[in-house]
Amino acid sequence: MHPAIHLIGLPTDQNSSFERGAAKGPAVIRAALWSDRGNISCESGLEIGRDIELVDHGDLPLTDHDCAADDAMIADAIAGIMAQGGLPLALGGDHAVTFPLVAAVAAHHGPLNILHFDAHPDLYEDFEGNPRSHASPFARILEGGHAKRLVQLGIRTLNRHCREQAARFGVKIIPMAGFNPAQVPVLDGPLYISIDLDGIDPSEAPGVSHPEPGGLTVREVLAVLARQKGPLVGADIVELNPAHDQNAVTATLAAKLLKELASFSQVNKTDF
Ligand SMILES: NC(=[NH2+])NCCC[C@H](N)C(=O)O
Ligand SMILES: [Mn+2]
Ligand SMILES: [Mn+2]
Repeated sequence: MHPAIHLIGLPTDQNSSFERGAAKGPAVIRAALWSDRGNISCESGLEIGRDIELVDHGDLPLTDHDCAADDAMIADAIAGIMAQGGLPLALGGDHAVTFPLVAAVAAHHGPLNILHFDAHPDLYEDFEGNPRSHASPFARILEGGHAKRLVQLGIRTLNRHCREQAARFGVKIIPMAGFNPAQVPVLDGPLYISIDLDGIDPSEAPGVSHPEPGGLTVREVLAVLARQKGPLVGADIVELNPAHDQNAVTATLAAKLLKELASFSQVNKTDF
């Protein structure tokens, strides 16, 4: 039996650096998902609702100023989804949400294989004095023992500190120079996928707070996803900033990735 996809919105950008705006992401991603401009089919031909069960929990009533309280609320919500045998698919919000998300999924499945798409490694010990910064979630995840393996791709802003952090934690970073989807390891389960939309090139994903030229194409992201073995036990799509979007193309991309993650979780995957 394939798991139902449990959608949950996390409208928070309290841990964003440089600028806020990602808290508005969940609402516009849902609007794009159900817009008549498109339809609800995946590239596999599966359709959300007809072939793939989708349970939408709406947005969590996060405080967006009390990080500890919000982390606890996220942990409780994910534990509830896991208890039902569901597959949590979270909509950010900034990337700080991935720490409590991964910790809650790992509490159920044990340490995870994580595939992380991003322009940024998000491995800072702390950023601007904030250890829960959206630039630090993977340092917290690795310190907490929640990952068996972390593979990062799309990374193109790696500074000395984050290179040292990656070496410290044994993170595999696939270089963007000469990138080919076949270079990305095939991960088995329990697999968690985290997509920061700024990992995709700004020409295809302008609606982000930290656009970085020279990113992944959408087609490359889908090619990497198709190669993965799984099973998928959780995922998130984060860092959409609607203030910078153009014709809702980034929101539409987030909705497309939501559908393709849902499809991936159902197609020829062993139960988890
Ligand atoms: N995950 C992020 N968006 N990090 C924000 C970038 C932090 C800092 N400006 C850098 O380029 O390293
Ligand atoms: Mn990023
Ligand atoms: Mn990120």
